[in-house]
Amino acid sequence: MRYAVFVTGPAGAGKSTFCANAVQHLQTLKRTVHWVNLDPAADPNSFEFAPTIDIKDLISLEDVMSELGFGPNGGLVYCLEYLLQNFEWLDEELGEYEDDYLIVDCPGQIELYTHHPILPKLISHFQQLGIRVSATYLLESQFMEDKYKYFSGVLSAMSAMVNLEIPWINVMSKMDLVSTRSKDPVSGRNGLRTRKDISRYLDPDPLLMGPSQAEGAEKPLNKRFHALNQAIVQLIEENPLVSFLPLDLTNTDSIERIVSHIDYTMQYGEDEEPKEPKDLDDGDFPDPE
Ligand SMILES: Nc1nc2c(ncn2[C@@H]2O[C@H](COP(=O)(O)OP(=O)(O)OP(=O)(O)O)[C@@H](O)[C@H]2O)c(=O)[nH]1
Repeated sequence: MRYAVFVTGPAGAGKSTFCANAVQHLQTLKRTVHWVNLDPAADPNSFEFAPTIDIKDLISLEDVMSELGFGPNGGLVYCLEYLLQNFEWLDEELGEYEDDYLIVDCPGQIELYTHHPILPKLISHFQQLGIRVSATYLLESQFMEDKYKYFSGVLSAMSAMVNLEIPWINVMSKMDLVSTRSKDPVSGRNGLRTRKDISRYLDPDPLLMGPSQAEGAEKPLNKRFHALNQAIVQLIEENPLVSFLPLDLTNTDSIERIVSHIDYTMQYGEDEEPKEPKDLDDGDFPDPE
């Protein structure tokens, strides 16, 4: 069985950094793991090590922009559509290994996850190749600094989950930066956030949408804005699809925890049966002295 984790999320969420850390962690677990770069705009100098499979070997955003005159967003869509038309390249790159774990680093354009058909088509191709898939959606902890930005992040995660319809986890990345933040936007308190403050963001508390102490609870909201907030609160309450696992790369237990959640969503290793002695080749045993 082969496995592929699509690492998704907005630009700068920490996807490539997470991929590099996940690859290193899986290597320490002695898994055969490959990093697949699907971002045709990725700067090779920013990679900690070279990806095994790189869309830039097929097509790069730079070439599309200079040769076809596309802008960055149109060019990115063109590159990914080109990939869809050249699955034979991808199939050859993916090879036919049996126990591989692919970490697929996706581009940061949010529209790819929320409504574009490109990623669902690509994922469906992986599934047709017999690869078990899941997705990880990263939102950076900076989103917790502004509650409206945070809820737009929650809604985009929800929309991506609905668009892709595959096993999924959400991750709040860059948690190492949280303790250095000076102010909680909800309580208005200065100083470090408490664990309770943070947990309201990891498991979205719809009440965060209400006016904060800092704003003054008595401050009247614009009526239409208030109605929209209420509708969003209701949507999140009635569809509690999104919760976030915290990722702090300064803590090795944190990446281990995320990887074990990904394993769980893909049921990693469930089909592998323990080898009976009769199944082992002679070569599996050391020669008797
Ligand atoms: N403090 C901190 N910085 C991080 C972490 N992860 C990534 N960064 C930084 O955030 C920036 C963006 O990280 P990337 O891994 O390139 O993010 P990305 O989501 O792949 O970015 P795009 O490919 O542009 O969408 C870089 O400067 C990283 O060094 C983290 O866990 N903690």
